Amino acid sequence: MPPTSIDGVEDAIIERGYACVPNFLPPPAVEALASEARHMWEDGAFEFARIGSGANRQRCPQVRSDRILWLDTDALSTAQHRYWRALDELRGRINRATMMGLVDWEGHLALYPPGTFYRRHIDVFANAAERQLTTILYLNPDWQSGDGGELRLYLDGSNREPYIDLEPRGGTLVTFLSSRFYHEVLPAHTERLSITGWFRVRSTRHF
Ligand SMILES: O=C(O)CCC(=O)C(=O)O
Ligand SMILES: [Fe+2]
Repeated sequence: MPPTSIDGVEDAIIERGYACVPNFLPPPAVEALASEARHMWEDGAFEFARIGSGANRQRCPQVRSDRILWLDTDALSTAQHRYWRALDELRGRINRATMMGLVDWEGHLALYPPGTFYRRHIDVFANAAERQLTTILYLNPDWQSGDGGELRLYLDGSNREPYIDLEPRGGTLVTFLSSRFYHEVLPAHTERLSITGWFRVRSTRHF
């Protein structure tokens, strides 16, 4: 897949539903996010990721074995805030081009220790569709082929071929329509860091 420049993101979303933008943030900004995240990891701030929503949330290590730390968007660090500002600009750009009505963003740090993965899934919960657009920023400046942890994106709305494998290289942003694409994180062979999040619309929850 050809990488998209930041100026081409809206068109890529409209035309194919996803975009992969290398160098969304410059290396020093990525380094700052990564080193902060590692400190928080060492402080034990991450938790085992769970799946499902509400009362159904549970740990399910055969499905996903990463560790996460939710970001409090009212108390971001300087480095996190810089990323948040870049996302907010992206949100405005996408709203103007698509009328998606994205109002806010929620997200978490994710750390995949060696051997961990996230099996094939779709990001939108059955009873709530606030999550419209998934965003993932990778924080692995030294990622090389053989390190594993590629994001496999299934392209035709099913969970079979065709798919593309996207490399989790530091500074790359991947974004896609949350309800359209099955995807999975292939087993990481070295520690893999990222910030996963979702642009949301106003609540559409139904009971
Ligand atoms: O880190 C990635 O590449 C994808 C993570 C993901 O699919 C998720 O957290 O829902
Ligand atoms: Fe996902």
